[in-house]
Amino acid sequence: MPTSETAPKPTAPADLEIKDAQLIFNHVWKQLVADYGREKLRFPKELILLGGAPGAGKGTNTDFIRQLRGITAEPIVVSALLDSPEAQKLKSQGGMVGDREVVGILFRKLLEPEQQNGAILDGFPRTKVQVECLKMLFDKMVQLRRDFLDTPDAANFKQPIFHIMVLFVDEAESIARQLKRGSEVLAHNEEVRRSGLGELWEERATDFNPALARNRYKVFKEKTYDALVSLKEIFHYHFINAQVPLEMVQENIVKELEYQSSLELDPRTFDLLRKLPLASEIIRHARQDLVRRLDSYKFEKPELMQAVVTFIEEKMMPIIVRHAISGRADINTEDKLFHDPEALAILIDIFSERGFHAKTDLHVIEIPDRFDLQTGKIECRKKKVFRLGIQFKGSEIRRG
Ligand SMILES: Nc1ncnc2c1ncn2[C@@H]1O[C@H](COP(=O)(O)OP(=O)(O)O)[C@@H](O)[C@H]1O
Repeated sequence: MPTSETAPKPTAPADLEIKDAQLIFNHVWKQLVADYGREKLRFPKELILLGGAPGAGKGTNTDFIRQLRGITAEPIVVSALLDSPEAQKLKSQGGMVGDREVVGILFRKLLEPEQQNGAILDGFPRTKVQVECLKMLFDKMVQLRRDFLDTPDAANFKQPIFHIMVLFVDEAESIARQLKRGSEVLAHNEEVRRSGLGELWEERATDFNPALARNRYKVFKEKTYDALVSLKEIFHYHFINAQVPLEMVQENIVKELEYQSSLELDPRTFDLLRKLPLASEIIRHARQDLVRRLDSYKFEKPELMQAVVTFIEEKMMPIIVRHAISGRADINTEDKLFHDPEALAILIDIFSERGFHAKTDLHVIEIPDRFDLQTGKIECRKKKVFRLGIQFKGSEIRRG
């Protein structure tokens, strides 16, 4: 019988938050099932969670992202959702709009028919509990998909795709942009009041006061940012440098969404694959790497490099020039220079730098050398033949 009388381990705050999240989620989910019925719990097939520092350009870029993804629904701005009559009523009754209310109101919004082909969420998740609820929603959606897979309702339960997109700017830029927005809003509203035309824009206190703007950034960095990053391993995660001019920010967004748009992979499958570099990434660095390698050969192995250059110049170039029309020359050599594998690496890099594609292949031929009369055994010597294949864009000959 165990005699240990150790006190129960205190529950870490993180565990408590997860437990809380489970309670909150289960409560909300039960209510949804009761109100809608399971077969009507049709959430958007794609969910883009747009996060970012205040002033990073979330508002500025949402329409662009919607267009890019063919999302027709208006973005769901969570802070505005909490101004809804439902939430207002709660507040006026003295209730707090806590995680449970936020999650409940949001999930109901996501079930509206216009959100079906995709939704953009601005300002969610903000807290750890909301993060956990989001993960649980994803799991429930996967479960629903499985349950309805062989039913006539299958088309309503697609593989869910969640994207986390974080637009990032540093503190100074965030404050500057918040204040810039403040003065734009002020100018706009003055004009509306003067002319009586147009609608007034929201004037946020933080957009007029540098200390408040700084504080908003701090809250973002300490709370929201961590919440978003914690989802990095689970959902498609896009970190966008938004500190650059708008066209470049949008280029970054296109690039980030491009790859996955053609592949509707489960994020977990995607996570497994994402470790492998994309061809486009390799290309981006290839030129710099090549230059670095060539320079290091020149300084660290000057003789070897010189020997390879001389070989190319004297033995290979005359043949390559003769094949300028086809753009293809195959050259065999037994030169001992290439017994050093580094010489082959240098050769490939030199050709790449000069705009050729070079490949090498070692062919070992056994040549009978001696015949032992007593044993009858044939002794062979190995002959190494290096096959060097050079390809380049040949000259095009026009006929007729
Ligand atoms: N890439 C950018 N370069 C310069 N200014 C920008 C850029 N993106 C947005 N802005 C400006 O920054 C201010 C805040 O942008 P906004 O989209 O409202 O930010 P958020 O919604 O992320 O708080 C606006 O005045 C906007 O015109």
